[in-house]
Order: sequence, then structure tokens, then C-alpha cells
Amino acid sequence: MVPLRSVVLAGGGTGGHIYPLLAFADALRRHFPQVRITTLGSPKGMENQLIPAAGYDLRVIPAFQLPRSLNLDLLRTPDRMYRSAQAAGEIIDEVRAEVVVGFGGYVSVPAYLAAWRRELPIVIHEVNVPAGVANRMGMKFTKRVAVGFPHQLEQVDVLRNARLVGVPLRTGITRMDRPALRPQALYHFGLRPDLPVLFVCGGSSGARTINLAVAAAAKPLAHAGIQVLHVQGGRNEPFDVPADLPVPYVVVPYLSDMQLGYAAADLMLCRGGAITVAETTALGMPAIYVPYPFSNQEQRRNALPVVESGGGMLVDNSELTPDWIERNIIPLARDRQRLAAMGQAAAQYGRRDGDEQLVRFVWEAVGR
Ligand SMILES: CC(=O)N[C@H]1[C@@H](OP(=O)(O)OP(=O)(O)OC[C@H]2O[C@@H](n3ccc(=O)[nH]c3=O)[C@H](O)[C@@H]2O)O[C@H](CO)[C@@H](O)[C@@H]1O
Repeated sequence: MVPLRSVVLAGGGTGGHIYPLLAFADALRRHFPQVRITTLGSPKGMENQLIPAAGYDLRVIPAFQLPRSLNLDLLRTPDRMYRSAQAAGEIIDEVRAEVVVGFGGYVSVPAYLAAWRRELPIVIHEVNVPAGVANRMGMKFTKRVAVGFPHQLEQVDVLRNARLVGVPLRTGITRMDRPALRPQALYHFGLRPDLPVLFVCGGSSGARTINLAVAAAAKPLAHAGIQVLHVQGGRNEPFDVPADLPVPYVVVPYLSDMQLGYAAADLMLCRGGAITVAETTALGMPAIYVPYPFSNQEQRRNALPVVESGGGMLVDNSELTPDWIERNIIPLARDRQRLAAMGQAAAQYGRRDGDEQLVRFVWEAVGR
């Protein structure tokens, strides 16, 4: 492979856009150790914490918000869009980028515009159906679109001619030996090795409904011998957990080492964000998905193929009550055989090579 020299990556907002970008950056580095990697972010997104922490160069460009759909409102934001695109263009010129790779989020739009004006190749990675607003706009400028999941190609959507590459996932997750890491993970969280662990995580921002429902079921879970590892989520208010439980219920604000959570877990209770689904299935992790109800059904669509293949359960946000948890999660978490079967079915659906596949796609786009 003739090496790539300079790549600009754009993506921001929540973890769902940033972690694939970082996993892709790591894979680029492995293939092309000398490549210059520059990332574009907006002033307030999670990229401001996550990208510098991962050791990559983050350039913040002025923010602007797109209207939620492609309509005439777009014409009213040209000034701010122009300033953002100009800032993105200056960075693209400075680092002599050969290609711009976008993962979605508002910050991708100025990057796509600036790359298009310079006639640079643009590659878009999209994980949702319907595709996000920013990426849909980018698709006006390029046909090089990669998707994370087979179900995205089956929709009557702009994505039907995309290339299926999978989702770039952090190697800390894809290369983990779960049984080998488990003792260390349990020790890290102060969990017992002899009892099942329910891992609760509502995506990168946390999920209030899930937090409150599980915390309210803390007593029955504990009395059934089920330990809980609960990620509260950075943007959520704390919740109360009874102090006198007979088994551990561990609350953490956020996990930078997400693989430790997965290693400790026997069963996951989570939202259906695309990257979460990619990770649980890559790991063969049995999961109960509670899709976020307010965004176009995209999370339901993410989880449905996994659930239909036997790799998990689906429950509506409005149905996730302490009573539901008691009736459904307690018997499942104690049934090792059923968990193993679910995990195997999930693994059939999962894939681990999205980072490598996307590197190849981008390399082809540059025409080397
Ligand atoms: C409400 C909403 O609009 N959610 C969207 C958002 O979800 P969100 O940003 O929550 O993204 P995902 O659920 O897809 O991924 C969350 C990521 O954060 C990581 N993580 C999470 C918690 C933690 O403590 N530590 C940690 O590392 C997970 O391992 C995963 O890599 O982006 C996804 C990808 O575009 C979309 O599919 C979701 O629909």
C-alpha cells in the first residue's frame, strides 16, 4: 500500500460519532505510522474531552447548527456555515490533507463543504437509518459512503448504494479476551466473582429513564443475588441507591475504559445506539436494548436484527419499569445457559474488522 500522508477526520457531538473516528484513527496509524491525522471538532461536543485524551490533534472550528431536516431554513444559516467552512478549509490547506473522512455530527458539514470546494476526496461513514442530517448533506458531494450494518442497505434510503464496512471499534474492545480480563475488571469495580453482573449503560450521555428504573429495582435485584455495575452518564443527575444492599451495586459517572465494564458483565441493559450495538455484538454480549424513543426509531432499527437473531431482548422505554426488571431481568441474569445462547447469537451478528475495512475504503478513495 502506498502510504497516506495526511488525513482530516470530522465528527463530533456525542460518543457515537467520536469513538468510531478514534478507532479509525488508530487503524490508520497502524497501517501508515507516518500519517498526519487532524481532527475537526465543534466547541461544545464530547470531542473536546475524548480526542485530546486519545492523543490526537483536535482543531475546533466555529459551531453552527443545521435544521433537523433539509429544508429552506438551511438558507438562513449561510453566514455561520461559511465561516465554519472557511475555518475547516484553512486547516485542510495547512495540513495538506489528501482526503476528508466524516463520521457525522454538525461539525462534519463545513469539512465536507471545504473538501468539495478543493476537489478533495470525501468519505462518509454512517451508522444510522435514516442517515444523520449532516451526513445526508455530505452525500450531495460524494458517492463514497460506508455503512456500519447490513440493515442500513435494506432501507429505501440514500444509503442503499453504500459499501458495508462495519463500525470501527476500539481495539481495547475488539481484541479483548473477556474471560481473561474478567477477574481484573471485577476487582477494579469491587464486584464479587461468584454472582452475576448486570451492566447498565445508557449510551455516551446516559439515560435517565434507565437510571431511575434500575435504581428503583435495586433491592429485588440485590436480594436475587444480582450485582449491578451502573454507568450514570455524564449529563445525568445522580440517583439514589439504597445503602444496605446485600450485594454490590456500583455506580460510576462514565467509563473511559469501557472494556472493563464489558469484561465484568454477564448481561447488559442499554440503549440501542449504533456503536453500543456494534460493541455488544462484536463481543457476543447478551443485551436488553431499550431504544431511545425520541429519534426517528433509529435505535430500534439498530437493535431489531440482533434481537430477531436471538442475541438480545427489546423493551420499550415506557415499559421499562422496576416491575418489568424484576420479572424479566432477574430470571435471565440467573440463567447461565440462556445467557450463553444469547451471547452466541449476538456474536454471529457482530463483526470486529470495521476499522480495517474503512482504512481500505479511504485508501482506495485517495486512489493509491
Ligand atoms: C440519543 C441519540 O441520539 N443517540 C445516538 C448517539 O448515541 P450515543 O452517543 O450514546 O452513541 P452509541 O450508543 O452509539 O455509542 C456510545 C459509545 O460511548 C461509549 N461509552 C459509553 C459510556 C461510557 O461510560 N463510556 C463509553 O466509552 C460506548 O462504548 C460507545 O462506544 O449516537 C449513535 C451513533 O450515531 C446513534 O445511533 C444514537 O441513536
